[in-house]
Amino acid sequence: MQLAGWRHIYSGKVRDLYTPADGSDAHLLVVASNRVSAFDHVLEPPIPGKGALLTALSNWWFARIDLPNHLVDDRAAAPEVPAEVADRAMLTRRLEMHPIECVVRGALTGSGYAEYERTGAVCGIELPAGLRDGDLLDTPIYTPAYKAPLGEHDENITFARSVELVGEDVATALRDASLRLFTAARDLAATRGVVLADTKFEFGRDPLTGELVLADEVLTSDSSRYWDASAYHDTALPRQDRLASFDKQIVRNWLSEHWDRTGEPPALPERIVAQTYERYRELYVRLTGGEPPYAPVAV
Ligand SMILES: CCOC(=O)Cn1cc(-c2ncnc(N)c2C#N)cn1
Repeated sequence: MQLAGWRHIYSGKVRDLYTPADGSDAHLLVVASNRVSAFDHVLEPPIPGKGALLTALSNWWFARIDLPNHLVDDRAAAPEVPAEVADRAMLTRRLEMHPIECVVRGALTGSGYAEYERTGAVCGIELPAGLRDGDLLDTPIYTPAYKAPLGEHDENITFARSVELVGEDVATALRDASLRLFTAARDLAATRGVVLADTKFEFGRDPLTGELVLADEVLTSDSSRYWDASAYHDTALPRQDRLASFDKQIVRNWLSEHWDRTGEPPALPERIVAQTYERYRELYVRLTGGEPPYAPVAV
């Protein structure tokens, strides 16, 4: 997407990165698209309102986190944010990003559970035997990944490896901040009947001040797994309903019934698009207690 005053430099599955077109390098624009991905595929059509809702959720969490973050408050000194993306863009100060995906797990699932099944540990952290997919851990674990080149899968690493990559002081600061932030967010979500199962933070170094800065998106349902607490604790439910990700379960269930996982997935029907937006909206309302900034035309 062309944005006046900005040059597109990278597209992830669901977000796009821009640098100022004038060649200045103090800022970056992170734009959340309405794209939704599942089973490692970007799906069609986009979900109207998703980008704005997740940007608002990220901003809501940033405002409650007592760490410096990359959001730019003083917009006078920065290139203008184009109106067409204003509700789903983050104007940020450019950081020297640490190449570590700071993943914290309060429950064992996904790639963490797969590694546990193979080795009995995750990122070198030995876990008790007999854990099942989705089990809550007694205490959250920090399971970093090395940020692979853009677009490739990240590689789970041990804390010791993260020390080799970024040094003892930064590795320790990343781990301690990530565990502290996860625990606080998990406890807040629990009061809203939501299980925060895991999340991924990214940090960078401010080249001007040298301080550690929280970057990327925070605690959105793209960077985190959120489950409905009442479903999660209803052990009579089948696993896939207990561990249903708040936002993507409708899409995953529909794809499971309409796609054999070969080739490109079929386009989502309008009713699935509308139901999925409603799930994003329900998560936002549950967590924040407010309405999201955008409601697509009801279909
Ligand atoms: C497509 C989106 O990709 C990413 O968000 C990952 N990423 C973040 C940066 C970054 N780089 C310097 N300064 C920043 N403030 C940021 C941020 N956020 C680069 N890639």
